[in-house]
Parts: sequence; structure tokens; C-alpha cells
Amino acid sequence: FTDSRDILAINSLYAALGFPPLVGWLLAGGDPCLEGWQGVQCLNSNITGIVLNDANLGGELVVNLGTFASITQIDLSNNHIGGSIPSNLPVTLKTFFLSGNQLTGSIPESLSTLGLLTDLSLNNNHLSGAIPDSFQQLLALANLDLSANNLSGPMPPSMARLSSISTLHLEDNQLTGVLDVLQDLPLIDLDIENNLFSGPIPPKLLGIPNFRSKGNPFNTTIIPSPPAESPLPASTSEAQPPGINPVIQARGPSSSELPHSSGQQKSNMSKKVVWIAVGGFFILVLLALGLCVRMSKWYKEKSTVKVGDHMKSSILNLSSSNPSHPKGNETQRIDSGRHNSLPRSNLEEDQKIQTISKNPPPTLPPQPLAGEGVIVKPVAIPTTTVGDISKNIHFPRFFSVASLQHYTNSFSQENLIGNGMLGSVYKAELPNGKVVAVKKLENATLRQWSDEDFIGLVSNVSKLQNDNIVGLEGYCLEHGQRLFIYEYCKNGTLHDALHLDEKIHEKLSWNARVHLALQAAKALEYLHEFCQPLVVHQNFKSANILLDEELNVRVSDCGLASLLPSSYTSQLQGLGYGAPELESGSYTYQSDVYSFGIVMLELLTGRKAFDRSKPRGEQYLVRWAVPRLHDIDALSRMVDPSLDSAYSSKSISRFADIISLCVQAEPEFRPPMSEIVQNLLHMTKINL
Ligand SMILES: Nc1ncnc2c1ncn2[C@@H]1O[C@H](COP(=O)(O)OP(=O)(O)OP(=O)(O)O)[C@@H](O)[C@H]1O
Repeated sequence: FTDSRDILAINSLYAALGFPPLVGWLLAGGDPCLEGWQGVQCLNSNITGIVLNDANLGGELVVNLGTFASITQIDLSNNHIGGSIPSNLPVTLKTFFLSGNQLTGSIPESLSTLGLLTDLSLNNNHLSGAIPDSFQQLLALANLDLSANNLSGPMPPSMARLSSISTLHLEDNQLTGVLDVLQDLPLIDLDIENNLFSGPIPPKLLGIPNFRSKGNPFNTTIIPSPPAESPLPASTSEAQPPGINPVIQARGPSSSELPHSSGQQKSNMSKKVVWIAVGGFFILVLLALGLCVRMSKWYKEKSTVKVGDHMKSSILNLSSSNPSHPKGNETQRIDSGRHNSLPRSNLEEDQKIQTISKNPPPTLPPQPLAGEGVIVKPVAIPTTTVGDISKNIHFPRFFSVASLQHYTNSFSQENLIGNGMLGSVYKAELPNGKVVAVKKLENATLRQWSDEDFIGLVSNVSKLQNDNIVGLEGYCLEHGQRLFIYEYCKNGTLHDALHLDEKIHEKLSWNARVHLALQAAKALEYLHEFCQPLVVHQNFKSANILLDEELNVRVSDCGLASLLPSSYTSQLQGLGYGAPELESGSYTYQSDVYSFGIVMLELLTGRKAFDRSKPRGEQYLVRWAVPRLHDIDALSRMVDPSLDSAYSSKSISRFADIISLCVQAEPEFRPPMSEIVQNLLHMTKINL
């Protein structure tokens, strides 16, 4: 039913946003109009709007929005969307709201293609660079809010073409230059506060009903003094730093309106006295007004917590119980008085946190409230702790089958890195030169898995973010194919480094091995004790410990235990890593600890966990090694001979003690990973 272009566009938008839980939304296919996907508006078979304001969305907009066939409204404001604004925008757009996100980069020049646009809000983001000179064709644009970003540079000349503009908010940026370009616009509401604009203010702007301009260098206009008494130039239309001259007038008439003919002043002393008196009076009035403003602000700061978006009339719930707004210390601008749809009495009574329904952007803003303006308040930014993966951190990217085919040279043999229980791993190079490892899952592995299950798995794996765990870069779910795209680890596996690759083996000094053990222990500690939800690896072995460019440990296959075939426990035992309790079918955190002990044994002895080529009694490393761990002579004889005695026997002995604890037959006696981390950390600190 839904136009196939719209399905394609919304699928990829969903992927880019990191497939958050949105009712109905799918990464591939579906019928948004027929199935009534959350926030999707349709007319017949076309998507006309996507409204997901304050929906806790993360991810990015790295997507070709231009694919939407006839969308007129996109409202993704007040979320946690990062990255930049895509340049390919739907030319059918009339309202485009992205305010209150984490957007970076510059405003795309392709704005110029949006000839139907009436409302655009990009405020409260981290946009930088100059405002593009893209307004020539935007003749319908009525409301534009770019406030509270890091925009710089002068006003682009094409802004003078905004013949329908009534509301323009540019406050809280670092914009420079003069304002001449705005002087003939039909503005009713203009806010340019807290920028670096220089004067003079074009007189026409002073006639705008709702004009706010303070916090710019031109706000301090120096009243000229008679040359006889002061050597200052008569006219000071240039920007001046505040406080230079004792006679300062804030937001008064521009200097061009002040008397500046020195001859006139000289000849008419009484005029001068009148000016001084008038000036003094103004200063007194302004001081009194300023005091009122401060009192009002202070009162509001105490009572109101609201994020402003004058076009969207949406106030975020900032209560500490709202998980999307954990406590933090970043400063964000909070506007207490710009919610045009709110009647004044509501604003004044608004002592509590509240959420207001979406309203269309106003065309006629009300008069400003006394003391309104930008209040800077500390606001929570989502923070990431080991146990709390916030929504706006990097989500895995969607890759199409076609693109992966291209990057892996059609999954060629030359690109094949290895095969495992779940499928094959290929090396791939992305267009930006980044090398990744593509794990192509066997269809048999996922026979029972629905697309939703797979996406749930991708989501969980992507949340596992730790220095010693291989990061998930992306995924593919298309045409029945399912693939994981991981960071590529250049130095292969610890298994190969210890047992096959002589070049890397040479680099594995005793100290390096203790460090590798420590890093691997930290990865398991994270999985067992910190991540959410906790993870039992269930396939921990030296072949799943990858080594990056600097020979740091990156444990792989984390969070994939649910994909493993039922035979995996016997396979793990066959490889020499399986704990005794696996025989009774139970696999617990302690079983991972046992496997970790076996990896430590490999590091100590340089032997494989299971080696068919050894005499019968030596094939299983653990059986051969355990009786020797507490005999100092036997221990020194079992150390990897390639280490050439370059270690302290005390260090070896401590290492052996930790192994003994890990490989105990009774799972409950094995230490938790955090204890092992502490022991290994202690060894590295005292440089044993
Ligand atoms: N991110 C990566 N970077 C570099 N090489 C990798 C990466 N992931 C896997 N490999 C390589 O691909 C091989 C196969 O990996 P895979 O995880 O599929 O199987 P495995 O873990 O070795 O075996 P199994 O799945 O049976 O336990 C690995 O041995 C490793 O050499």
C-alpha cells in the first residue's frame, strides 16, 4: 500500500536512528501507512509526516531523506540525535523541526532546495560554521529558529529575500557583522541577543514589535562628548567594548540618532545640559528596569525548568526520574518565556515541570514577558557509565548487502579471514578507508530468529562498549542475510599469536602476557559485573581474544551466546576450555572464569588448551598443568621456554596462584572476575 520509495526511506531512517522501540517501525519492509507506524502521517499511500518529538531517539540522520516521495513535515525535535544534518532533503518539506538535539556540523547549503518550507527550527543543537547563503528561494519561510548553536560569520545576503518571514531567532550564537540585511523584512519577532553583531542597529529594526538585541557589542554606544572636554571622536557607530567610556547608553537610539555636530554643541551649552539630563534620566530608568529584569529572572530560575523551542511549544520533562535526562553538568540554554502558545498566566504559574502537547508554530508571537530572555541553566546531558549505555552514543550502522559485497570484493576467498561456528569472517574496506571485519552468519544459525529478534540482538551487542571488547560497527539485515560488522583487529587472535604466528609470539614478553591477561580479565569483568544486562560469554578462549594494532586485547563474540548451537559446550570441552559443570548442562559466570584460567595457562606455558600432537597425558593442558602449579620447580619447568627465563619467579608464582583459583572443579570456589582483575592489577603495579 505505502509508496515503495517511502518504505525504503523510512526503513533507512529507522536504521540511522538506531532502531529505537517505536511501534510498528521495521528496518526492512513493512507498510507504514497501512499499519499505522508510530508518529507517521499518511495521505493515501504516501508518508506526509513523521512526528516524533521528545521520543528519546538517538542515532544520527545519516540517511537520504530526499527519498521520501511527498513528505511535508518532519519533527524530530527534543531527542538525542547526533551527527550532522543530511544534505539530501525532501524538496516537499514545509515544516522541518530538529531543535533540541545533539546535531553538529554546519547547516547544509541544500536548504536552498526547500522552496515550500514555512517553518524551520534547528535551535538548541551544536551546529557550527556560517549560516549558508541559501535563502534565495525560501519565499514561504515564516518562522526560522537557529538560536543556541555555535553559528558564526555574518548574515548571508540571501536572507534579505525572506519575504514571508515573521519570526527570526538567532540568539546565543557567535554571529558577526551588521544587520542591514534584515532591515526590510516583515519581521514581528526578532531575537539576536548574545551574538557578536556590530552596530549601528538599522533604525527600521527598532520598530519590530518584539525585538531583542542585548548581549551584542553594539549595545554599548558611547555618547559623544564635546571636543573641548574630550578628545573622543564625535561619532562612534563602530562596535566598542563595554566600559571604556563613563557615559554608556544601553539599547538607546543608535549613535546616528544622537547629536554629533561639535559646532552645534559648542554653540549651545544649554542643549548639552538638556542631553546630559535626558541621558541621565534614561540611565536611571534603564537601571531600574534592569533591576526588575534580574529580580524576575531570579524568580523564574528558582521556579521553572523548561527547555525552550518557541516554534515547537514542547517542554521537556527534566525531572530526575526521567532517564533521558540524567544529571549532568553541561550548560544548556533554557528559555522561560518563549513558548508562544502558552498564555501568560500559564507561564507565570508554571512552577513545576510539565509537558505540553505539540502545537503548530505560531505566526504571531505575543509580546515578550517582562524579564524574559535566555536563562542559562545547567542541564543534564546523557552520560555514559559502564552500566548505563545512554541512547545517544554510537549506534551500529546499517549496511546493505550490495555495499558489503562491494567492500568485501564479493565475499572473495582473499578477503576471508576465518570460519567459526556461526559463519565466516571477511575483511572489508569501507569507502573512507576504514577496515572492518564482516561476520556473515550462516542461515542455519538464525533459522529460528525473526528479524525483530535479530535486531534485538544487534541492539544488545552494540551496547557492549568497553576498551577490551571488539566494537560492533554495523549490521546488515536484508534479503534474508544477517551480518555483523566489527572493528577489525589487525594482529589476529591470541591463539594464533601464541601458537602459530612467530612474529607476534616474539613480542609476547612475560610482562606483555600479564598485561594481556589483565585486559582479558577486564573484558570479562565488564560483561559479568557492569554491563546492562549482564552477559556470560560462554565461548571464552584464546581464539576469541583478538589483538589490535597496539597488541591490546579485544574480546570477540561477546553477547552472541544465544546464537551458539547446542553442541557448543561439547566443542568447548573438546578444545580444552570447558568447565566440568558443562557436562551437567549448566553454564554460569564461573564457567567463564574457568575458561579464563585456561587462557592464563596458555599464556604461562605457551601450550594449546588441547593439543592432539602431545603425549596422551599432556593433551589437555589443565590436566597436565594443575598438579604442577604449586611445585616451584615443576612450575619453572612448565613456563613457555620461548620466554628464555626473562621473568621473575615470584611473578610466575603469583600468576600460577590465580590460575589455580580459576580452574577449581567447584564453580562456587572460583573468584569473581573483579577479584582476578585486582590481583593482576596488583602484579602490574608492583612490577612483579
Ligand atoms: N574483528 C575481527 N578482526 C580481525 N579478525 C577477526 C575478527 N573477528 C574474527 N576474526 C577472525 O576470524 C576468525 C573466525 O572468527 P569467528 O569469531 O567467526 O570464529 P571463532 O570464534 O574463531 O570460532 P567459533 O565461532 O567456532 O568459536 C577468527 O579466528 C579471527 O581470526
